[in-house]
Amino acid sequence: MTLQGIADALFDEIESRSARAPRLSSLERGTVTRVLRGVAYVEGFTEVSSNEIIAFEGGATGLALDLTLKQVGIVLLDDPRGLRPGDHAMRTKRVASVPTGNALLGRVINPLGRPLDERGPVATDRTGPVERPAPAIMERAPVARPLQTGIKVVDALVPIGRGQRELIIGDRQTGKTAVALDTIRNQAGTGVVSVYCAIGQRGDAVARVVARLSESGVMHNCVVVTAAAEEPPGLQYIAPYAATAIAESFMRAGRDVLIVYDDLTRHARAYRELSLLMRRPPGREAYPGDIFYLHARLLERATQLRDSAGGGSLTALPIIETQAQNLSAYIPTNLISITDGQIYLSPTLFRRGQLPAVDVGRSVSRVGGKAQLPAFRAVAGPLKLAYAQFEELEAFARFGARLDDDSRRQLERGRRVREALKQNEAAPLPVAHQIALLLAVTEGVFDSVSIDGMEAAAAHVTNAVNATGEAGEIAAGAPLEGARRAAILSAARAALGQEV
Ligand SMILES: Nc1ncnc2c1ncn2[C@@H]1O[C@H](COP(=O)(O)OP(=O)(O)OP(=O)(O)O)[C@@H](O)[C@H]1O
Repeated sequence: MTLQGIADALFDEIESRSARAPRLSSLERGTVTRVLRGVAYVEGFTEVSSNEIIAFEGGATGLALDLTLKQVGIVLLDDPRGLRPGDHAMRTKRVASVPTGNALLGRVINPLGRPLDERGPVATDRTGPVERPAPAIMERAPVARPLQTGIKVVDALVPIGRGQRELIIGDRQTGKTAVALDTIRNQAGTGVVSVYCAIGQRGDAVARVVARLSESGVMHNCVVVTAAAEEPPGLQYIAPYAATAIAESFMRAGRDVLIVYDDLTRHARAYRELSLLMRRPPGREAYPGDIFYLHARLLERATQLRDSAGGGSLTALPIIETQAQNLSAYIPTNLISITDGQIYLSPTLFRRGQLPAVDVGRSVSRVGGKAQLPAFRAVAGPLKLAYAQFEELEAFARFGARLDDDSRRQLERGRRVREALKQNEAAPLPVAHQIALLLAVTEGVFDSVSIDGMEAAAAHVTNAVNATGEAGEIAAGAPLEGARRAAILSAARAALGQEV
C-alpha cells in the first residue's frame, strides 16, 4: 500500500467512527460545588462561554470567568442569597450586558443596569455587551479638538483633547474627584455626554457626587454607574466595562462623551481579590499576571472616531490613588504607560492651599497640546517656560541667596502667575477668560498688584476683556495675533487703572 493509500484508509476509518459515535449533548445545568466570598465553583457544564451569565437556584447571578475542563469559576454579581454546594446553576447563553441609549441620561444605575435612583426601571429596550473589542485603527482619527475642563492650570498646561486618555493621579484627599467633577460641570451646554463610574466607593460619597452634579445643573446630561464598596467584587470588576459600553453607545451615535473612572485602584483590588479566590498565581504586589490587560483593554476603547465611523469621541479620565506619593508602584506605573498623560495632584500643594493642587512639573499631556486652541497655545508656551524657571528660582531663593533685580522681578511675577492659577472648586472659567487672564499675568499686567489683591484684580480683568468682544472670537478659534493681543492687554491694563 502506498503512503497516500494508508493516509486515505486512516481518514476513512476516522470518519466512519466519528459518524457512529454518540453525539454529546451539551449539558445546560451544573451543580455548585464550592461557594467562597464572591466566587462560586460549578461542575457539570459541558459548554460555557467566557463571560456568560450563569443563573443560580434562588435568583443570584454570576459571570463565568475561570473555565477549566473540570469546573467553572463563577464570579458572583449579586448577593449569593444563601447559595450552597449542591444547588443548581443554569446557563443563560447571554453575555453580561447593560441598557444603552438616551433613556439613561440623568440616571444612577448599577453595572447591570438596575436603577438605584428610585425613578423606576430604565425605559429602553436597547442593550450592549459589557465587554467589546476596542475600535479598529482604521476607525480612528487623531485627537484634534480640545475638551475644556474650565480649570486654568489644566487647560493651559496639561490640555486634554477629545478622544484622549488622561490619568488623574495623587494621594488620598488631594482633589482628584474635584478635578473630574469640574470637568463634567464644564461640559454644560457643549453637548458632551458625561459618564461617571464609581468603583468601590462608599454609598454616601456617590450620593454626594450625584447631589453636586444635580446642583450644578448637569445631571440631565450624565449617567452615573456605581458598584459600591459593599457590593460583591464581581460587580465592581465589571463596573468600568459596563460604564464604557454605555459611553460607547453615545459615541457610536456620533456624540462626544467624557467618562470618569473613580477609581481604578479599587478596581484593580477587586480583581486581585477575585483572582486570589480563583487561585490564579499571584505576581507583583499579589496582582495576577493579566492586571495590565485588565486596564489596557478598558482604556483602549477611548478614542476619536473618523467621520466615516460617525465622528464621535470618548475621552477617558481614569483616577488612581497613590500611597505616600509613590508613582512607581505597580498599578500607577501600568496606568501611566497606558494613558496619554497624567495630571498629578500633590499633597504638599494641597496643604499649602495651592488649589487645584496640580504639580505642573510632574504632569504631562502627550496629545492634548495639538488640540489646544491656537490662541491658548500662544499663551501656554511662554507661560510653561516662565513657570518652570520661576519654580527653579524659588527653590534657589529659599537658601537665602542674594538675587539681582531681574531675578527678583521674575520671582515676583512667578508668584502672581501661581496665584492666577488658583481656582475654587465648582468655578469653571470659560476658555477665552483663561487666555486673557494668563496672557495679562505673563505680560506683567499684575506686577503692581499685591498677592492678596490678585483674586479681585483677576475678576476685573476678565470682566473688562469680556466687554471687548474679543472673547467670543478667541473661543471660536481666532489666533492671538498682534491687534487682538494688544486689545486684550490694553483692556486688562485699563481695568486695573494702569496707563494704556
Ligand atoms: N480647587 C479646590 N478648591 C477648594 N477645595 C477643593 C478644591 N479641590 C478639592 N477641594 C476639596 O478638597 C477635598 C478633597 O477633594 P476630593 O474629594 O476631590 O479628593 P480626592 O483625592 O478625590 O479624595 P479621595 O481620596 O477621598 O477620593 C474636598 O473637600 C474638596 O471639596
